[in-house]
Amino acid sequence: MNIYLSQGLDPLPTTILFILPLLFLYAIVSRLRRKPPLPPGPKGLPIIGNMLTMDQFTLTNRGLANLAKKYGDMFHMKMGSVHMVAITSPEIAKQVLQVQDNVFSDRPTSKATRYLSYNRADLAFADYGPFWRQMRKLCVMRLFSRKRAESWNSVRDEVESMVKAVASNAGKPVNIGELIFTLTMNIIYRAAFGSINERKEEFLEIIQEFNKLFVSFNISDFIPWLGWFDPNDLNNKLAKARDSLDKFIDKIIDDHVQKRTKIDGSDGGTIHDMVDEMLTFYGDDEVNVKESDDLQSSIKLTKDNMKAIIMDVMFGGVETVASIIEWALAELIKSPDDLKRIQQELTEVVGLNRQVEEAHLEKLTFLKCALKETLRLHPPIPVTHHATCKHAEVAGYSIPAKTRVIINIWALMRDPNYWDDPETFRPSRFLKDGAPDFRGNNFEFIPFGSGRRSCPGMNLGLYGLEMAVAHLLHGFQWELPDGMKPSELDMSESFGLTAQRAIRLVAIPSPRLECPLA
Ligand code: HEM
Repeated sequence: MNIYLSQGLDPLPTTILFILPLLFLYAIVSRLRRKPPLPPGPKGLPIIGNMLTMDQFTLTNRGLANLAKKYGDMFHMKMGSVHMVAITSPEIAKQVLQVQDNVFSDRPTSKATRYLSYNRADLAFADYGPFWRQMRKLCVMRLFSRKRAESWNSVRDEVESMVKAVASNAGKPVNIGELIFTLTMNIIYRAAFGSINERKEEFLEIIQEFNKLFVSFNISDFIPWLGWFDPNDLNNKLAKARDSLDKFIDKIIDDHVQKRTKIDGSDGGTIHDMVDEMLTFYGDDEVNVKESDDLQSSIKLTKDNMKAIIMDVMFGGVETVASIIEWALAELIKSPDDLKRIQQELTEVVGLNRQVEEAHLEKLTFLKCALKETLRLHPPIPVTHHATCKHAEVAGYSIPAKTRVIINIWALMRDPNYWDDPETFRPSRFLKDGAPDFRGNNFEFIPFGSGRRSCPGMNLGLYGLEMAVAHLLHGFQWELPDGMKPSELDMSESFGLTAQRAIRLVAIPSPRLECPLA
């Protein structure tokens, strides 16, 4: 017999009374535990997501800034099965690069970057973790350190050679863009390999091919089950490119080993360049990295590691510095009053009877302001790419694990909430008390990034930038060719991974100093 009936109870209301609070509790708990929504963004199609609307322009700094106007400072897109989030405001950049940087410090990968970085055997493409930390220490404490005087010497020597080349072309149009690319290529080539040799051209070709392949579109990066589909013969091209690099660097490494052995008869000779430095960590087996501050005992590098790190140095250090030097000269030629003020400062600090030396740089306040303003308007890496290692929540939205996070540093350095008249080149804004600094704590001004993945080559890059611009402005007066007025100078930028000038800067130098330059 039914127990309720036997006790004279009405079964239904009692059951409801018992279950209802439980249901209510469950609803509250599950609501509390439910993940917030994804950030707003353009609606996509099944399987391909937003791929159809993403052309080459959309994923550039300007394309993403346009989308941000419609969808907000943090918006979401989907490329195949890959979540992508783009960030445009300093506040959200701070969340991602500082407050929650333990979650946002991985790097997204692609078939090309995995293959060309020897399966992420480097610093720039490695995920955040113990291996990355030791690579970072190796770069910061050894390869890019101020203590490696040879790298800084190569900046000075190569700037001097460039000044001589300009002086011997006085009165004629000089392609400044090409001149400066040669300068930064020579600086980094010498810092990495010790000397400029006849193989530089071969290396340049390899780098150019890598550059193309890094940005090549590959459908299986977004829809993995289409991995067999290779319409552009990418697999072949990747294998060829890596083979050329293998041949090139194997020979350089062998030459260095031989040279070191010749110098003192043992394998521990003098360290001249980055390859010598890395050879002190060389072990021919597996990559072997333990976490410790004693680098020498905790890192063993393979040849693949060394090759991948050399590519980081080349990609990190050549085009970035060349691009910002060229933009600085273009902005100053276009802004004659600022140029005059810098040259006046150079005359006072350095004098017209000698060239700039390292000790002068600290005193060149207005020149430094102009370089900061150039970094604000033309960051060489306009968007940086991070990835999440697990699910995160930012500004009330969900960011799934393995999301590609694009930080549009170009756009946030033009945010009108932080900058007066943000589109105008105005170096004097950095003279004001409390003007932001680029070391990574003012999120409206982060040309070198911020936090764990920020640029480890910043000091070397800044040294090259300051030395080159100071020498070119102190040594010469500059005029545009064919009677072009400064206001007519084309300032458009190319679309791509780096925000270079679309049209190379060409100008005519005339000597400014009383001492000989050539
Ligand atoms: C004006 C010059 C330079 C600028 C503006 C610049 C800017 C940057 C930026 C924005 C990042 C990415 C930060 C992020 O992902 O959040 C970066 C990373 C990096 N840069 Fe630079 N850079 C410059 C020069 C250099 C130089 C000279 C080198 C090496 C010789 C270098 C090597 C690297 C490397 C290896 C990384 C990857 C770091 C990592 O993933 O942990 N950079 N740089």
